[in-house]
Amino acid sequence: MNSDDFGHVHESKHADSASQDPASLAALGWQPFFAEQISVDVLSETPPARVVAVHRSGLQILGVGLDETLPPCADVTVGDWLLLDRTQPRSSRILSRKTLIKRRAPGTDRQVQLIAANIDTVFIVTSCNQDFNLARLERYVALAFEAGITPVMVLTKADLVTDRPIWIDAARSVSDRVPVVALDARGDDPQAKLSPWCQPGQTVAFLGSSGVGKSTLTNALAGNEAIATQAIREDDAKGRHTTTRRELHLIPGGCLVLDTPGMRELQLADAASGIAETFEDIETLSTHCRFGNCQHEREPGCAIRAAIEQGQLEPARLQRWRKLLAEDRFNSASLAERRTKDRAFGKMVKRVIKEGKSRREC
Ligand SMILES: Nc1nc2c(ncn2[C@@H]2O[C@H](COP(=O)(O)OP(=O)(O)OP(=O)(O)O)[C@@H](O)[C@H]2O)c(=O)[nH]1
Ligand SMILES: [Zn+2]
Repeated sequence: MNSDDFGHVHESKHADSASQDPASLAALGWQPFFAEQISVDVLSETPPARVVAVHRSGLQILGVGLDETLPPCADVTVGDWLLLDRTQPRSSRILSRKTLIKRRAPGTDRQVQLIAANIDTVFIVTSCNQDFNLARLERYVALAFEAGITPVMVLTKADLVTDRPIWIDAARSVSDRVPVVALDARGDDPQAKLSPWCQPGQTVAFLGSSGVGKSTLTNALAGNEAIATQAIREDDAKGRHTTTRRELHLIPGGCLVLDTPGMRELQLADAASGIAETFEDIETLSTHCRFGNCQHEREPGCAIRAAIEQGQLEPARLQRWRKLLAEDRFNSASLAERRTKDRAFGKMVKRVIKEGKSRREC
C-alpha cells in the first residue's frame, strides 16, 4: 500500500470557486487552442466543460453554470475538455488535447492509461538532499517534453543547504532548455518564484517523490489555505476502501493544480522524441559520428567518444541516455506487440460477427 491508498485527500475547491466565478471559462483553463476547434453554434448547443475530478463513480465536470457528474468513461481523463451533450452525456465530444500524460498500467497486460490532459506546466520537484537524482530528473523532463508540457525543475529544501549553486548547476546539466528554481517550499518563495507559470487559467502539476514538498508547494500557491483536509473513500472492484484523488484544484484567483497519484509511477513508453529533446547535446553530437549507425562504442570517428575524451560530455550521462532509451524501447515494443494483438483480435471479432455466429451489443 502506498500513501495514496489511505492518505489524506485534497478537498476539492473547484465547486466553490466555480460558483464564485461562474462566467469564466478562462479561469478553468479555456484557451484559444480549444476555442479554435469549434464553431460558435456548437458552443451554444454543447457547452464546454472541464473534467475536474475522476472518481470510480463518475467524472465531475465544471463549466459556465455547470457543475455535474457524468458516468465514468475510460477515454476521458482529468483535465479534459468536453462538449457536453445534455441529452446523451455519454456522447459528449472530447476536444483535442493540448498535452497528454499517459502511462502503462502496472501488471501483465500493461494497457495504456490516461493520467492527465491539458497540463501547461509540470514542476519536477526534488529536494537538495539524497532525493536528488539526475536519472530521475532526466526521465521526468523527457516525459514532459514527450507530452508537450513545459517542464520546470524545482529544488526544495534549499534553505537547508549552504551550497545552493552546486545543486542548481547539477539540475541545469539535465537540459539547458529547462528552468531551475531553488526555494524554501514553506514560505513566500513559491508564490514569488513560480508565478511566471502559475497565472490564472494555467494548469500545473507537481511530479516528484514522496516527501520532497509537493503538498507544501501546492498549499503555498493556495495562500497556505490547507487544501489537504478531507478524505474521499470509495469501494474498489474488490470491495476495499480506497481513496482516489484525480482532481484539479482551482486556486482562487490563480492557476489550476492537478493532484493525481498516477503521476508517481511513470515509466517511459513511446517517448523517443522526448528523450531526444532532453539529451539534445548527445543527439547533436551523434549526427557528427562518421557512421550513421554508430553505437558510440569503439567505432572510428565517433563524435560522442571524442567529446567524452575531451571532457565535454560526462560518461555517466551517456550511460543514463542509453538506459532511458532501452527502457523506452522495451516498453514501446511491448506496446506495439499489444496493438498488433488487439488488431488481430478486432479482426477476428468482426469476422465472427459477419458470419452471424455472434451478436453482441455495446
Ligand atoms: N526546510 C524545508 N522543509 C520542507 C521544504 N519543503 C517541504 N518541507 C518539509 O518536508 C516535509 C514533506 O513535505 P510534503 O509537502 O508533505 O511532501 P510531499 O512531496 O507532498 O510528500 P507526499 O505527500 O508523500 O508525496 C514536510 O515536513 C515539509 O514541511 C523546504 O523547502 N524546506
Ligand atoms: Zn558515435
